[in-house]
Amino acid sequence: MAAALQTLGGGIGITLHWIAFTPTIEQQATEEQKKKWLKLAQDVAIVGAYAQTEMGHGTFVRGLETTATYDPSTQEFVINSPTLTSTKWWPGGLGKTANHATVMAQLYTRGKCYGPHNFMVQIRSLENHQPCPGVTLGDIGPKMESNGNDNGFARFDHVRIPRENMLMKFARVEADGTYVQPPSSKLAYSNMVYLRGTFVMSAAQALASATTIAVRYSCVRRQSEMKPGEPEPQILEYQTQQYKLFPQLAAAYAFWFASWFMTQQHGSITGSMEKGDMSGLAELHALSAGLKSYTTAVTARGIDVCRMACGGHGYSHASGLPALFGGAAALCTAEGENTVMMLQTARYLVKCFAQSQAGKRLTGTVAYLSAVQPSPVAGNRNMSDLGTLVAAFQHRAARMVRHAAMQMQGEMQKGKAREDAWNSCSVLLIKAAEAHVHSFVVRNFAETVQTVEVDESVRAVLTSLCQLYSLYGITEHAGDFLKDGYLTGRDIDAASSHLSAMLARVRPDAVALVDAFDLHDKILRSVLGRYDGRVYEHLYEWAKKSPLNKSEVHESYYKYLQPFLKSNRAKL
Ligand SMILES: CCCCCCCC(=O)SCCNC(=O)CCNC(=O)[C@H](O)C(C)(C)COP(=O)(O)OP(=O)(O)OC[C@H]1O[C@@H](n2cnc3c(N)ncnc32)[C@H](O)[C@@H]1OP(=O)(O)O
Ligand SMILES: Cc1cc2nc3c(=O)[nH]c(=O)nc-3n(C[C@H](O)[C@H](O)[C@H](O)COP(=O)(O)OP(=O)(O)OC[C@H]3O[C@@H](n4cnc5c(N)ncnc54)[C@H](O)[C@@H]3O)c2cc1C
Repeated sequence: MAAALQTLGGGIGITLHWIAFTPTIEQQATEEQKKKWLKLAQDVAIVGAYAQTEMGHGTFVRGLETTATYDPSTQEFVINSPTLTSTKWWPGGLGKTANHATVMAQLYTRGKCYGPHNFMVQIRSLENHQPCPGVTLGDIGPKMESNGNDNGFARFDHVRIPRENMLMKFARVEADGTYVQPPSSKLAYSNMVYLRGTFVMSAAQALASATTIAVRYSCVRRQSEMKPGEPEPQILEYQTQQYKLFPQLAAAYAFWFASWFMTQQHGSITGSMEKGDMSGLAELHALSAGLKSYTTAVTARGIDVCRMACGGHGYSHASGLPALFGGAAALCTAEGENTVMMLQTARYLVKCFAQSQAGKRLTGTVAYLSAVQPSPVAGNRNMSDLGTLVAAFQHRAARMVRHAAMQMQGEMQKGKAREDAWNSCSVLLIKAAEAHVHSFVVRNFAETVQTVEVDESVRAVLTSLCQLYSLYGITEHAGDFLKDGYLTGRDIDAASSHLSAMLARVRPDAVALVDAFDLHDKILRSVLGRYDGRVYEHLYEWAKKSPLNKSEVHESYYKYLQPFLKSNRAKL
């Protein structure tokens, strides 16, 4: 994956070929079609883009405007961009690299629209890489980050493709134009569910990189006086520095373990779906959407905390942290914008809550919703016990889901349409969904550290990290836990003091915990996070290579500064 994520050099990128285009063939093509395209894609004999988003629509897939109209007389689909806003816009590699694309388009046959489906379209000649007839291509221009990737645009002017180019594993169009329904209309979205699931690991790796850089640098950097007359301490000795970095380090481990669960879930549920059992699809969608949204948002914020914790050098590209932040920020938007994804999880939670109200026993990641008692039983809780911490997060989530759902029911009882009631409660719904995902991450972290096969001394460190992650979450969101008296002010104070103790306990293992990510300097691409810790020498070498240092007096002096200085001096 890391190799695949490397671009082939400035201006072109085949990241999306690997993480979106090829998996789409794997998941949406028939066996026949796989024989035709899968090996070509796996051997990079063709290079593809996943062309779904348009200038006017990214989130609302059902609103996409590109059309694929079936012509039974020639047994072809006609791919067309009817409006400016239907221009495909953003797909990675679409601008200059890809010669094929899976194009998501509204399928029309016999005058009826059957919604968005995927079509294989060749967009450039395999001989000279020129755009195919009827296809207009280009790059969308510089972006916040990842400018090595040619995110592009594409327009189709009645481009004809054979009927067999519709990816027909789930839905089909027969030669005479008959549309054959898929087992679920959402199966056309299955590759997005898969990719969202992989974003959880992308987030974990990005946060692992940032914490590796910041923790190592915090052991190299010495600054200020902790005690008069004593040598300047490593900045990692400051509790504030530990409070900035160790919760991010704990989150990196938490998300790493959550991605293990996500991968296992995706495998088992898609395995059942292959046998026709669709029952797990809704839970898989809700979990992947919520985890993608939660982990990428926490990661982007966490990387910026790491950047700030490295002071001025953190702001330099030498640190590698601005690029990491830019990449993580993209993950918050791509593959399902975070707000919209968390609302999808909220939609599933409201549905499950209603089922549990009707007496259904819930299972899977929402089982706790029916188990948690509405009336809290306050009392002295052992805030260093993982079971207590997990229960607190589940109670918080169950209370917030119940509150949001009841609020919505109340709005509808006042006569509001369901959609209006939904919109007027959507902030509550988002917070409830975030609490649900947070409780899943905590529970999964706790279960993993208790069951993973490691040396007991390692388990002890991981347990401290899990306690630190949970206690940080409780103190950061104290109001949610206090609201119904489930936790008391004393519990929160106990949580804060345990958290301070955990910071001190994790400190001796901090470098070992980041080294355990085993991120090579070539992957980290950071002078501050170098394994050998020789930051200052390499910072100087890095700076000397700046293009501005190619000449002692830059040409801009002669062009702009010298005449400007001269004219100002002449006025004295
Ligand atoms: C930085 C590197 C970047 C690399 C990669 C980037 C690649 C990309 O960005 S590719 C493009 C990604 N684009 C997206 O992810 C688009 C996001 N939007 C969507 O997925 C959909 O439009 C979505 C889910 C928001 C709404 O879908 P829509 O069809 O309108 O469904 P909606 O009306 O909300 O819900 C209807 C039902 O479908 C279900 N559903 C929706 N999506 C799915 C799904 N994927 N799987 C299963 N069920 C689903 C809902 O849960 C709901 O079920 P129920 O009725 O039981 O409650
Ligand atoms: C780096 C990068 C790479 C990408 N690569 C690809 C690719 O390879 N292929 C591809 O097809 N696409 C790609 N995309 C596009 C990406 O998938 C879309 O940008 C993303 O799905 C968001 O859609 P949008 O841009 O239309 O945002 P919008 O949905 O327009 O979001 C704008 C705002 O509207 C809000 N909003 C929208 N709908 C709702 C709602 N129902 N309820 C509440 N709020 C709402 C959002 O929360 C957000 O705040 C890429 C994007 C980026 C940044």
